[in-house]
Amino acid sequence: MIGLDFDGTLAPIVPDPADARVAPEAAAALARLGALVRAVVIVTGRPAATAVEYGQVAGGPGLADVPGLVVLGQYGLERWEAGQVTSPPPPPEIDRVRAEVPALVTSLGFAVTDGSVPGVTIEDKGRAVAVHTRRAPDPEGTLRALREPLGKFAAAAGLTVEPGRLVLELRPAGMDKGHALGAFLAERAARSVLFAGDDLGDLAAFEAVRLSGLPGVTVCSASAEVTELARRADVVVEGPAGVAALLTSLADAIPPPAAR
Ligand SMILES: O=P(O)(O)OC[C@H]1O[C@H](O[C@H]2O[C@H](CO)[C@@H](O)[C@H](O)[C@H]2O)[C@H](O)[C@@H](O)[C@@H]1O
Repeated sequence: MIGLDFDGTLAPIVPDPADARVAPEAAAALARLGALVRAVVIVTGRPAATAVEYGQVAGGPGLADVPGLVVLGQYGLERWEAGQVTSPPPPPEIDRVRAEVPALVTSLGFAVTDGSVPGVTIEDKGRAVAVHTRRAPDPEGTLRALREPLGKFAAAAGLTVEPGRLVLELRPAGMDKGHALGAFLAERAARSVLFAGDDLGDLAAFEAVRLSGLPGVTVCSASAEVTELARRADVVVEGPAGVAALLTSLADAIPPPAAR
């Protein structure tokens, strides 16, 4: 079974989250792998349908063309399969904090913008609110300054903060990529697993690979922004281009079912 993160693993990191797109080489390799392995699953912080939408490729196979693809979105709360999304009702806590987050960020001395001018940007994901600092004048410093107050604010609202690449996401607790991947491995009676990711949220999936007891490989899509993953991975490749090359090599190496 092959499991993959989306941003920073299948899609190169870009300043505006709405501009992220899957690397065409990765989508083409996955379209082949879907017919060669038991399952291909994407486990992402994105809404599941967004990952599929941003996985479209003009003139070539996109994620929706990967045979049997499952996308576990919002850290496992949502599931996209065969064009249908299933998900629990939206958490009421998010409705409450959505309106208050911009005012909190502003009260801490940081401008909230729509991205057209430098500042903190806010991504409303329906089931989570992501506070991005990539387009702030001091991305790292802003992230550091926001971490504690946003953490307290989230805790008071009954939410958790998921730290990522220049982002702090307020989201419901109780689900993570490890739970999501572990349950999927069991559901599909996986016999082996490879999981590739780039960010701190992917460490839980790495742990799920180890806890599964299956023959497994963890792959780090390396970046200068997150160095911890490389230390915890079995294999390190250079960002989404490296992941695409690895997936292509796998598709080349795995014999078709009829030849086994
Ligand atoms: O689990 P993932 O698939 O890695 O998604 C995690 C979050 O990724 C997105 O943010 C990151 O990518 C953006 C686009 O390259 C980048 O601008 C941002 O700085 C990164 O943090 C996405 O916007 C979030 O909703 C995802 O949860």
